[in-house]
This record gives sequence, structure tokens and C-alpha cells, in this order.
Amino acid sequence: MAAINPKAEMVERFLDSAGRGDLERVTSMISNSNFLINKSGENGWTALMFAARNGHFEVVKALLAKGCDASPVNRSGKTAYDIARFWGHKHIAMLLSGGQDGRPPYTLPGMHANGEDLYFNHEFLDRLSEKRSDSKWLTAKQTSPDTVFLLFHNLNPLVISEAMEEDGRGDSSFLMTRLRPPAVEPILGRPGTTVVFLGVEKQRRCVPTTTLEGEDDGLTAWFALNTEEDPSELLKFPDPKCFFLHGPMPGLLKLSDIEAGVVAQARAVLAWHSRYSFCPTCGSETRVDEGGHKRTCLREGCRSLKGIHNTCYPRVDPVAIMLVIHPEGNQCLLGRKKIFPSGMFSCLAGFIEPGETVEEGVRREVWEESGVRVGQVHYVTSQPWPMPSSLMIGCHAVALTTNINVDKNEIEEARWFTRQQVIDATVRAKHAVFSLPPRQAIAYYLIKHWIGMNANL
Ligand SMILES: NC(=O)C1=CN([C@@H]2O[C@H](COP(=O)(O)OP(=O)(O)OC[C@H]3O[C@@H](n4cnc5c(N)ncnc54)[C@H](O)[C@@H]3O)[C@@H](O)[C@H]2O)C=CC1
Ligand SMILES: [Mg+2]
Ligand SMILES: [Mg+2]
Ligand SMILES: [Mg+2]
Ligand SMILES: [Zn+2]
Repeated sequence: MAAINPKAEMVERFLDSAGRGDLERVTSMISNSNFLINKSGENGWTALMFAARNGHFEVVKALLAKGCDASPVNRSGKTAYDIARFWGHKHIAMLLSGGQDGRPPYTLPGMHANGEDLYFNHEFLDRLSEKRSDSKWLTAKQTSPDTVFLLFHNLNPLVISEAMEEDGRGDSSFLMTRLRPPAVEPILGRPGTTVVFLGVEKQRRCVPTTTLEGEDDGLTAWFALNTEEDPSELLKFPDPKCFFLHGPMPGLLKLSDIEAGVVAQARAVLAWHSRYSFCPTCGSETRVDEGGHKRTCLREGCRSLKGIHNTCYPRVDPVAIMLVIHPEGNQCLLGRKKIFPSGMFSCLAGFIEPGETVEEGVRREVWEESGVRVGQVHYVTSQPWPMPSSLMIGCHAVALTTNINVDKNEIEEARWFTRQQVIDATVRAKHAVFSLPPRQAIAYYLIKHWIGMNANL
């Protein structure tokens, strides 16, 4: 066992006294060792925080009188004031806010969010965009034996029917069928077939070698292929259990977490091809360029051939999605669309409009859909949502007003839910008053993140 550091032990005793509300001991310890007053222990908790949490008004007062600093935050970004409010010790919160009339608005703590483990967010390919214009390299890779093709029929991915893993909610998930060049050869180059270069595996296969056929750079390339014809008549599938996963919903949420990201990339680009087959500027035919990442108008003199024309490139639609937090900080606003499964409530969301910031998009959509005014907006994390090509921009926002006035065209109902109701929906689904969106949705992440924020209170 490590030797006990007497100074650390003293800090522990001091924090413990403050937490128990032992005023006498707290004051005598400060008189003897003034350095203790702003010391913090585990998770960044100070004596002031412990006293504030447990409602020891006299201890808080004494600490402040001795010059204790009320501004430090614990590891969850919470001040002693936040803690007092959360636990409902209003008189202490008042003392800590300098006795101001009216409480300062709830502020969002600077929490670090890591959305990398979100469904659709995992990228295991290096997109290697510089190779998109190297047609010689792309052609060679399309016949290289290690190359992987992901096949889609009318945007539905070919998967293997075996349930490969459980997603934690008892649902099975499917793996993409990885086809090799000979398997897709009969449909490559046919009308109605689109090929998109997705990238190369981040891990190199081997050191580059020169073979009789030419140079092998050791990179494993991946392509996505969409066909409008029925592929089962043209191709022989490697496994009789393969099938096309119908979607987009809920099919696209049944992939493995590892592969969902590459499917999001592939499907969004393929969906763009299927919707923009003609030039959006003049209606002429187009040619597919840059490994499937560009469509160029074939009519000489078309305006889309001059300057920067975004119509030539795959589109991404930004959507703001937000968890609106009550001005008191202890409830959140969730809504439901008619199409949701019964009992399910989720975050409000809406497309960002041209010339609008994310923050303004959040405020406008919340106002339109629920009649609630929003002030502070914090970005949390994002998620590609390939139905067909949204980018969900996830935020937490603080409400300025609380009256709800729902836009019935967009949502059926919106309600404030308490923290406890949200926690119940997360861990005690059977006893909860509502159900959460599926774990694959960023809405679920935003809600969970809000609860997690307060784990250290
Ligand atoms: N991953 C997640 O957790 C969630 C994802 N979403 C996605 O976000 C998207 C936007 O949410 P909504 O509430 O429907 O948006 P919204 O509140 O802006 O309303 C949708 C309406 O906006 C119009 N609109 C404006 N720009 C559009 C565009 N670029 N594409 C299509 N329609 C456009 C259409 O009239 C459409 O009916 C949905 O498509 C949905 O798939 C929504 C909620 C949760
Ligand atoms: Mg809306
Ligand atoms: Mg909406
Ligand atoms: Mg809208
Ligand atoms: Zn054109």
C-alpha cells in the first residue's frame, strides 16, 4: 500500500467536515491551515461544493467569509452554485450568486463530447480523394483481386442474413456482403449501374511489390455499386443467405456498428446519383467523373461548366437537432411526430436554411415547432444520416421561455420531461412514461449526454 501523504489526508478530513456540516471543525482547520480553503479532492470537489450539496448553509457562509473562491468547477464543469441549485438548496444558491435577486440563467458546462462511437460515424476507410482523378489507378483497382465491392439494388444494401451480433436491445444486425471483382463483373459498365470509389483500407495489406501485371501499392480499394436492374438475374451471390436489406428505415439501422459508416458514405453518394441523373442547370445528360464523386454536363457551354458549381457534386443537407433544456436546468423538451412508434419522444430537429447559422437554425426550428424561445446554443457532436444525405448537427440549447405551442403540421406533441423521467426511460424502460429514440440516432446520444453531464452532482 502506498504511504499516506499527511497533507492529502488533511485535505480529505477538511472536505469530509464540510460535507458533514461540522462548522466548528471547518473553521478551526482553516484558522490553522488556511491553504485548505480552496483545495479540491476526488473529481474536483471543493469543501464549498460538498457543503453546498448537503445544504449546510452556515458552513457555506463561513467558507465565503474566510475568502473561499466560489468560481472553481468540478470535473463535470459545475460550480458550487450549480450544485446547490441542482439539489434544491435555494438559500445557498442565493448566497453563492452574491445575493442577487433572480437567478442567473442556467449555463451549459464545457463538456467534452466524443461522438466517434455513434452509429454511422465510424470511418474505417481512408477516402484518398487524390486518387479520384487517377482513372488508370481506379480502373486497375476495379479488377485487383483484393478489391471489395459493396452492392446496392435501388439503394438497398446486400447483406448476409445471419444475425452476426446483438445490438444491446435484442435486435440482430447484419453484415455487408463483400464482393470481389469477378462476382460483380457481369454488371459493371451496364446502363443503370453506378460505381463510386469509397477509399482504401487504412491498414496497408503489404509492402508495395512489382508483379507481372504491374505495380501493386498494397492498398485495398473499396467501391460501392448501385444497380437498378434485378441483380439476382445477373449475378451469382457467394452465399445463398445474402439478401437486399429494404429501407431506408429501419433497415439502415440494422447494420453492424463497424460497417454503418461506410454504408452511410456509399448510400448518400449513390442516392445523389439516382436523383441527379441529368444536369440540374440545363437538363442535359451528364458524365460520371472523379470516381463517382462528380457529374459533368455534356452540353457544351452549359453554365454548370464555368466557375464553382455545387450541382456537379454530391449534396449534403445540414439539419440542426437539439435537446432543449429548461431554464431551470432540470427538464428537457422532447417532441413526437405522428409517424413515431407510440410513446416515443425525441429531440426537435429541422433543416438549416440558406444564409442561416446553426445557432439561428436551432432557435427558429424550436420556435416554429414548439413555440419555445431559445437563447444559448452549444454544439455537441454530429452524425451523417444517409436518408438520403443529411448531416445531423447535434446541439444542446437553453430555453428562455417554457410555454409550449406545438405546430401540429410538424409534430403531434411536445412536452417537458424531468431528469428523473429521462433517466427512467434510459434504464427502466418498462416503468417509464415515454420511450427514447433508437440508440443509433444522434437524438438518443444528445439525451444521454445531458444526463451524463450531471453524473458528478
Ligand atoms: N438522427 C436523428 O436522431 C434524427 C434525424 N432526423 C432527420 O432530420 C431530418 C430533418 O428533420 P425534420 O423535422 O423533418 O425537418 P424540418 O423540421 O425542417 O421539417 C421538414 C420539412 O422541411 C422542408 N424542407 C426544408 N429543407 C428541406 C430539405 N433539404 N430536404 C427535405 N425537406 C426540406 C420540407 O417541407 C419538409 O417536410 C429528417 O429528414 C430526419 O430524417 C430527425 C430527427 C431525429
Ligand atoms: Mg421544422
Ligand atoms: Mg422538424
Ligand atoms: Mg424546417
Ligand atoms: Zn448543363
